Amino acid sequence: MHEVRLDLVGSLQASGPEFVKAHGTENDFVVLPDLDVALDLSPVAVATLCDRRAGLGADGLLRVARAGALVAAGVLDELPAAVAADDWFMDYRNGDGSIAEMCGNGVRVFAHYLVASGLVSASEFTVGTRAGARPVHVWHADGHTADVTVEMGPVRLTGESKADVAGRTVAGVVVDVGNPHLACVVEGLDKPALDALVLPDVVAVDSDVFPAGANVEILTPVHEGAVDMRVVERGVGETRSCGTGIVAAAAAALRGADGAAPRAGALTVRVPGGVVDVEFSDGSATLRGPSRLVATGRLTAGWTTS
Ligand SMILES: N[C@@H](CCC[C@H](N)C(=O)O)C(=O)O
Repeated sequence: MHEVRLDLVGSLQASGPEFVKAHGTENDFVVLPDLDVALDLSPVAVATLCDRRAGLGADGLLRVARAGALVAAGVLDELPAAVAADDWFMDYRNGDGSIAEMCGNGVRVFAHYLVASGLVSASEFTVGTRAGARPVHVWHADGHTADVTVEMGPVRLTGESKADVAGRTVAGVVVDVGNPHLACVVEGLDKPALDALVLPDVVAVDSDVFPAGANVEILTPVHEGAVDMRVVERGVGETRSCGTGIVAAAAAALRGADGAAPRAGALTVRVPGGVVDVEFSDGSATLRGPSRLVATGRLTAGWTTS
């Protein structure tokens, strides 16, 4: 009995990497600092860690490393547009282990982690993503909360498409925010009706329009400068918030008569996990909202298996 206990203590001491559990408007993430890019983030390992029963549970995973180190380790083929080798890079993975180009809530949480951990001491800096560089402004950050604005870059509205959601066919706008979205403004939909929708884990989208799949947002029309939105994320299922989806939804809700993204304008987007503000200027968007660091800990040495 005594020896078994000693073995257990020994094996916990030789345990695996540090993690932080965090969320942005309840879109939750496991943050894994991996400055030497030593971790093998296989899809199975990521999916296991993000599983809400077999793992820590999260919508996605954010590996923290410098962009140059990820290129040297072969995780990235090359530096994405406007990303410097020295920039901190958000290596984002969806909860099913797939890789996505961008995550708007993730960038806020990532910036918060960098400041709270002391890796960055400035309030303005650039976060690298697979969709390119995303400048951030950290208005406030402590060990638990932060308020962060992310420059989300150009938002492109490239057409229209449809999907079957909750027993009806909904029409939406095809939006590129670095990752693909179908943003559906449903005429006559109010918050109680939105809340009552039974959304599936996966929404089938037109594969000719979205060869790599899409995130699907369902939202009310604009009322008093705000909309209510729910989202089914590619590679995750329904989440309580999605930053890129919020920007896509705002672009669809505010689009001009020419069908293009708004050149200027602002919108508050309410999601099940909170409230986020979007502003358009010159066809590019900013996203401002909260981040919360919830817990820190260590994975066990066998964390990559269920
Ligand atoms: N939750 C994210 C989006 C994450 C990526 C998405 N599921 C995809 O596959 O494109 C956000 O806050 O933007």
